[in-house]
Amino acid sequence: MSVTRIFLGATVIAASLGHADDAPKVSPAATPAAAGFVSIQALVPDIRLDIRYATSANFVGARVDGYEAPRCFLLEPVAEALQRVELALRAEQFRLRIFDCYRPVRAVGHFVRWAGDLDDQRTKPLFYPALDKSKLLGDYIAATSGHSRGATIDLTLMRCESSGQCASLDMGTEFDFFDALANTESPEITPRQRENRQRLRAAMEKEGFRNYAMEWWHYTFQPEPSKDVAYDFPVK
Ligand SMILES: C[C@@H](N)C(=O)N[C@H](C)C(=O)O
Ligand SMILES: [Zn+2]
Repeated sequence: MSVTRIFLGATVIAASLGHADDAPKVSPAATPAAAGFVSIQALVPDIRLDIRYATSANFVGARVDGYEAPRCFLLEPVAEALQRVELALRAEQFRLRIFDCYRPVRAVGHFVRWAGDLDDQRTKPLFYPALDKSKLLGDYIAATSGHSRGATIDLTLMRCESSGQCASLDMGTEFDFFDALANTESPEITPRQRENRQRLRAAMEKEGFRNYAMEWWHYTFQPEPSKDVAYDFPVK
């Protein structure tokens, strides 16, 4: 079933997230199929997934609400574009390593609650050593995230040997390191790290993904197929 037909058939309800004038409509779809999403593994069974929010190895320090399994769902045309990126990279001995895809609205709510709890500083040394926690919401963690609209992905690149062994490229920071060093064009990174970020950006742009300048790992497919509707079905 096409995404357009699903939207026409779906009733959408307003959610009170973010600012009143940009509150997203949240689809009542309860499953990926009902929302027009597919698992990237249906298109590329052996793609490398490292879905951090389904584990406690993330900036919250706990499994995030709405992530019941380490899976990657995207709107179908977005997943197809990502499949093309992966296949082109494989021809050059590179592969993607995916950290996050569709993010349920309830997961974003968990991030917002965590960001507001300034007493909890447990993950500061690893994820935001130089930033005050009160500054994370906005530039580094969105209160209304594009991830919930099914066209945004967090990912990096790996270089692979003919043996099949792959190693992540040095991007200058780890995923979700909230710091100016993570800004894609940071002047503080080495030439090799810049080259690695550019390689990822070139591969993604070729298939219609645009980088978010604050975070080298964050890409959104353009034009967004579901620009005005967010989703909240669980990842499982
Ligand atoms: C939290 C981080 N991985 C991310 O995706 N940040 C952007 C700004 C977002 O939350 O949409
Ligand atoms: Zn992201």
